[in-house]
Parts: sequence; structure tokens; C-alpha cells
Amino acid sequence: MGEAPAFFIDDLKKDLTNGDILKLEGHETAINIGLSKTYVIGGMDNESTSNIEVRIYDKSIGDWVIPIVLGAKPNSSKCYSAVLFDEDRILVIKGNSTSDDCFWFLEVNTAFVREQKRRFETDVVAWSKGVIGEAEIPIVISGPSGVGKGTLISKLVEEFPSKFGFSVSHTTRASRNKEQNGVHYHFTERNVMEKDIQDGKFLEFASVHGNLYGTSIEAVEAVTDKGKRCILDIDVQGARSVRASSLEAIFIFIRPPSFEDLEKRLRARGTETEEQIQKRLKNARVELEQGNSPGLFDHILVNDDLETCYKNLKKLLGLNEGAETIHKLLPEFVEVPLEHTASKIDQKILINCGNAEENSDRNTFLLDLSSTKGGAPGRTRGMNIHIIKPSTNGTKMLS
Ligand SMILES: Nc1ncnc2c1ncn2[C@@H]1O[C@H](COP(=O)(O)OP(=O)(O)OP(=O)(O)O)[C@@H](O)[C@H]1O
Ligand SMILES: Nc1nc2c(ncn2[C@@H]2O[C@H](COP(=O)(O)O)[C@@H](O)[C@H]2O)c(=O)[nH]1
Repeated sequence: MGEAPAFFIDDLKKDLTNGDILKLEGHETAINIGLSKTYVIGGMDNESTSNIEVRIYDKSIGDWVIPIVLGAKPNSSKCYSAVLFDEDRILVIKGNSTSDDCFWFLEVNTAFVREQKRRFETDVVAWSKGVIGEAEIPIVISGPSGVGKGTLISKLVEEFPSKFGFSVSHTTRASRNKEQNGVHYHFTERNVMEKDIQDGKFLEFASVHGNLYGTSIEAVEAVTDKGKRCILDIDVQGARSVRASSLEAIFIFIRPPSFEDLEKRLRARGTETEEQIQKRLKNARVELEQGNSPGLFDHILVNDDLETCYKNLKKLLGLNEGAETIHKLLPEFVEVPLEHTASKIDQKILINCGNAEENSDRNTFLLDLSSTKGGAPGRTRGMNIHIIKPSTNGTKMLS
């Protein structure tokens, strides 16, 4: 049984550095990792800082280090507790928050963080939001330009709005007439997108028909966080990158009935100049060949008659009539108050809410982290939460 302490805001002076007195400011919590480093997490009582800050006291140099902080940062709260989950990750629990925003992992030495430390040649930490429950794995749809990927995806999202969500890509190409920024694409300047790629914000990116396209980690997580299955419409290079990434997905390649049909569709759409059409058709020949690459795509569909192809797509996704009305049970939803304590037992975190003497009805939660997957950059998914209710004779039962 491994037990790790949690520290709270009223621990203003605490011997966290095995000898040195460390002064915590405002709403901060701190935790030791190894013999030499103390991670101080939280913020001052300052309206201007809306995100949780991180600083490291390095005993070996006797000084503070401000690390590069990667990943989407949690908003600040008035109370945090921290539990050392393993040597690589600190679980931070935000007081006064609900379970959709109260569990965060600060990664200090995971493979991703080690790679970033090498890249930046300085201390790096990365946030990853803890999410309760699993999500259905994303669907990657690829195929040559004009084959009908967008048409098929739109039909699926329209018929099953609560089941599927579209991953909104970034692109440097100009928007077409009816395209909306943030809905069809995030239309971006090349230098901004290149900087974001450098900063590790993209799951994949590729140069397609002369423009830069890419899927940000946030684009996929935003859909999955809503409990929806994410659909990515990306080219074959992008599909290859996702295959090589840690994201588990289903890969579907859409083929036209013939090259002539593909050309007709592209021209009939009327969104490209003749020069652009020629470029897309040239690239289509390469993509059609690559669609057969062994081990890349799980399924190949021919989009001849649209309705038939759509029916086949639904079939392979296991959707039948009335599927939209079937809802999965939502994972347990809990609220962690300002005053709480947290302690670790194996892969589980016991969270006691409130003051034991004053409130006998206080909730106790058991957060099971044994099936977690993923991590920075992105989310840590697969947490399970159980509510332990006090029984009348004082024995606590798992619900
Ligand atoms: N089965 C089909 N039969 C005839 N026309 C189709 C069929 N499927 C789609 N189309 C039409 O073909 C054109 C291209 O379709 P769509 O824009 O969905 O292709 P796409 O694969 O998403 O292209 P891109 O990769 O360039 O975004 C559209 O005008 C669409 O209405
Ligand atoms: N690798 C990626 N490819 C993408 C992404 N978003 C779209 N695409 C592909 O680009 C072409 C052209 O699209 P268009 O909207 O300009 O017609 C098409 O094949 C898309 O699948 C992305 O994020 N990454």
C-alpha cells in the first residue's frame, strides 16, 4: 500500500524540502518528487492569474525554477490537493469543482515530458485533464479530393447529432464561399500554424494540394469530451501519421467508382480553379494507390451511389435504425468541495469531503486510476469514480 500526503492552503510553512522551510503563497499546494524537487502548484490570491501556476523548488541548486508548462492549463481555484500518483505524474484535485473539471494530471517525467525537456533544454511540465470513463475510438476517413468524404460525414453527423462530432481541422487555404471559421475549418496564417505545430499542439499535419492542413489535439478532445465519437476527414499522409501516433482509431478509405466520376464530381462542385483541379486530380492518382497500402486502412468503401455507400458506412460502424435513441449511461458525476483530503491506496485515490466531526453525511469518493490511458498532450481517460456512502451503522459501502 503506497500512501502519499496531500498538502493544503493552510500549510503556509511546511518542511517540504527535508530541511528548508518552504513558504507557500495564496492558494497553493506542494509535493516532493525524489529527494531534490518540490513542485508548488496553485496561484496567488490574484484575479489576474486565471490559470494554475507551477514552480519548482530545486534543492540541489537551492533555488526556484519556473518550468515551461505545456498542455491546456486548468483554471485556478481556491483550494487544491495534490497526490503523487507515480514518479512521473501528480494528480491535482481542484476544490469547489465538479468531476468534469476537478481532476488534473501534472506530468513531470512521462515520455512526452522527457522528450520536451530534451527539445527545450530546460525543465518542462505538462497538464493533462483527467476524464471519467472511456470514449468510443475516433474514425479517420480518407480518400481523394471530391470522392464524397465531406458529404458522407455530414450525413452521419446530421442523422446522429449526439453520437458523432466532426474534428475541425486547421488549414492555411482560403475559405470557400459558405465555409465558416471554426465550423468547417480553423482558417489560419501559415506562421501561426507552424508555431503551433512546433509547440506540439497538433496530432498530425500535412502539406495537401499546396496548403498546410492539420488536426489539433484540442479538435479531437473537444469532441470526445462531449461524449461523442470523433470523425476526422484527413488525407492519406495524415491517416498515416495518426496510425503512427498513440491515438487508437478506425481507418476508412473512400474510393470513387472510376477516375472519370471523381473528375466529374470535383468539377461539378465548382469550388476550385482549373489549375487547382489539375493539382487535386494528380494527387488523387497517388492517393488511390496509397489507399491500398497494407495495414493502413481497416475498411475500403466505394462511393458510387451515395445512399448505398452511406448505408454501408453505417453498417460497418454498427449503426442500425433507431441507434440515435440509445444513450449510454453517463459516468458518475460528483462535486468536490473546497475542504477535502486525498490519499492514495495502490491505484486508487480516496477523497474525503468535508469535516468528519461536524458533518457525518460527508461524501467519500474512490477514484480508480487503474485503467487510465493517454495523457499529455491531450487527456487522461478511463478514470472511474465510486461514491462511498456512510451507512446508518457507520460502515461505508461502495455504491
Ligand atoms: N455518390 C455520389 N455521387 C455523385 N456525387 C457525389 C457523391 N458523393 C458526393 N458527391 C458530390 O461530389 C462533390 C464532392 O463531394 P465532397 O465535397 O463531399 O468530397 P470530399 O471528398 O469531401 O472532397 P475534399 O477532399 O476536396 O474536401 C460534391 O458536390 C458532392 O455533392
Ligand atoms: N492531413 C490532413 N488532411 C486534411 C485535414 N483536413 C482536411 N484534410 C484533407 O485535405 C484535402 C483537401 O480538403 P479541402 O477542404 O481543401 O477540399 C482533403 O483530402 C481532406 O481530407 C487535416 O487536418 N489533416
